[in-house]
Amino acid sequence: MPTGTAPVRPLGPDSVAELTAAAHTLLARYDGSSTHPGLLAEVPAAAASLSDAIHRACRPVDTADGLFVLRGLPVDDTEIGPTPGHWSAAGDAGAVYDVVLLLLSTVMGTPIAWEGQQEGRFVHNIVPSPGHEQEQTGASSSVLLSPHTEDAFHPGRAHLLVLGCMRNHDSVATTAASIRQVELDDREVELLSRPVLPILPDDAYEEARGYAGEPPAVPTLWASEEGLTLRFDPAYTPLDQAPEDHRAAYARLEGELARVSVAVSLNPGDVLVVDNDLVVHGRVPFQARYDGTDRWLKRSSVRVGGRSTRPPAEKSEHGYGQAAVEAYA
Ligand SMILES: O=C(O)CCC(=O)C(=O)O
Ligand SMILES: [Fe+2]
Repeated sequence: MPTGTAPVRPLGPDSVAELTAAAHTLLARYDGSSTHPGLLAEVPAAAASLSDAIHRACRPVDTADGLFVLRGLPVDDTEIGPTPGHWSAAGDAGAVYDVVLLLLSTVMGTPIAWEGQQEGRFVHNIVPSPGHEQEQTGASSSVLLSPHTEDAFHPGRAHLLVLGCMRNHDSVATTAASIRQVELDDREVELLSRPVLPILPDDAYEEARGYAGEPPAVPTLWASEEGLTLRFDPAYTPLDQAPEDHRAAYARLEGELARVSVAVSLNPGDVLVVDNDLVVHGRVPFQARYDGTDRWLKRSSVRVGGRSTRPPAEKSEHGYGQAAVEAYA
């Protein structure tokens, strides 16, 4: 896997000062709590008043990489405190970065949350947790988190995934592979554009996994007006139910995604923005420390209005009874 030369969009000192000042101002008004509904309600106005430089840095992905890194935010390793041992223990740890992520996400679109995930928070904490080492979720560590579309099972999934790095002493890489860099022949694209297999809810959605409705078959690829897009999560796709030629095309896609995959090792302060319709992401295996110095990411999911990157048929999917909550709705 090549080490990525992800496009970097620097945030200059003025932009950094503006973002952190806006975040501090909001937090000061709401007891330092980044999850306060009052704070959330003020984010859109604060985001709108950020400078053109920040708005420009948050423009849509504009390369075939399907991602970019915003770089320049300072993180004081002491000030942020120890890495929580579990997302539920994070509380307001690193709250300034929660708000900065909300501001950036709101410049790019609308943050979404899931009632059943991390208590409905709009900014998740991604930390390795004891007992979860081998899961296919952000809490795992010792296994490869295989390439996936975020929340692939759901028609309301994010258009953008935003990962802000707080701490990463072992330079553990996030992986990313763009559909715009794979080479498939027309026949393979045609096969994978047919709705043949469902994508089942992942381990992070306990309730959805018990949903009684028939799982809808969905296409893996979609030739949108803007180019090819994908919806891909092999770990939750019952491939054995597909005909042989379909399985072969799927395997080709998997191989191509592995071939073009890059490893992006985030440094503290880096904010990785991944287009969830173009890029599948994952994470390499690592040894968790469980001593307060573990890798720690903040994550937000963003919807972007007016995009035509998904098949219209998605609108009639049941989403396994789950609904994403839009901030500012
Ligand atoms: O840990 C990472 O780098 C990515 C984890 C992940 O898949 C996610 O946060 O959605
Ligand atoms: Fe993910």
